[in-house]
Amino acid sequence: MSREEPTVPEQPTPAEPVTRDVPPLLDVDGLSVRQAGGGELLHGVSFTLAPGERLGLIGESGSGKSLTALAVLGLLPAGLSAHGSVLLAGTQIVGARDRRLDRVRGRTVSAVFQEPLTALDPLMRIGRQLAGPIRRRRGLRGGALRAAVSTALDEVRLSARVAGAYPHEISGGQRQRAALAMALACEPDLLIADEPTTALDVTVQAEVLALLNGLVSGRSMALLLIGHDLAVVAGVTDRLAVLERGSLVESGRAEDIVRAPRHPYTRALVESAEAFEAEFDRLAP
Ligand SMILES: Nc1ncnc2c1ncn2[C@@H]1O[C@H](COP(=O)(O)OP(=O)(O)OP(=O)(O)O)[C@@H](O)[C@H]1O
Repeated sequence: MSREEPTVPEQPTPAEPVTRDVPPLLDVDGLSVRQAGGGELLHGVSFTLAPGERLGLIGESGSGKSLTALAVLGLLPAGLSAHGSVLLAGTQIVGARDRRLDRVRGRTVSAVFQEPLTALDPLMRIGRQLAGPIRRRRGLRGGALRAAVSTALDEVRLSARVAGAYPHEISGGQRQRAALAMALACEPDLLIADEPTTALDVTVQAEVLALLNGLVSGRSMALLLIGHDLAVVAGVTDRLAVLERGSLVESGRAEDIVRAPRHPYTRALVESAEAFEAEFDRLAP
């Protein structure tokens, strides 16, 4: 939804961020993503995120959630270009060169993705991988660095033994915890989590999500949580933004959207989440 031209005219102004008097940490304004051939995949998306706020970005597969995240990180794949404005802690990401992006990534913002192996080096033990960002961010060495690695593992409920393991030697849930520890080791102001639990077993999903929730709120870190499951995302976020085929169709307080969705697409997402819950209750012993 562009600020000049709301897609849903009857909709009231979307809920304001929780914190009104501080500038947004992330200000996405009229963000479009285009293919080299000219086709547009994301159409003028706008939203803001205040420091410490949690925003859920939801929508079906292919609605543009990951492209939004990648554009915010300045990580769009070759052949795709971003247009509009993405201000992250005052730095313009659209059109920025790598040097400027390097200053922002891993300091202001870091990310976890659906597949933790993308973030982990298969040839390096977990402890060494974790030590890299901690050393860079906090300047620790030797025993102090080893202690900080242990603490970082402990925070994501991994035993110190995991430090000596290679990524293929631990489970998918443990790998996602390790990837989360790496993202948090940078002490970013904003964590972007793109479907962080989708590839995990249902029971492990709940554990990792609860962990993510606790760690983000404990650090007053802002969170952009991307997912297709409205019930899951709404449970962890203050506000929701709903994407449909590359356009933002609704945004507001998570509880308001779940209770009274305005846009037909959002209504369908809420109804399908409710139908799933009802089926789950019916099947549960
Ligand atoms: N590199 C690319 N080149 C061309 N089209 C792309 C590229 N990456 C994504 N797309 C297209 O852009 C649209 C949005 O993709 P995106 O990955 O953002 O969706 P998504 O909402 O994250 O979906 P999912 O939940 O399946 O990850 C889709 O139609 C997808 O096919």
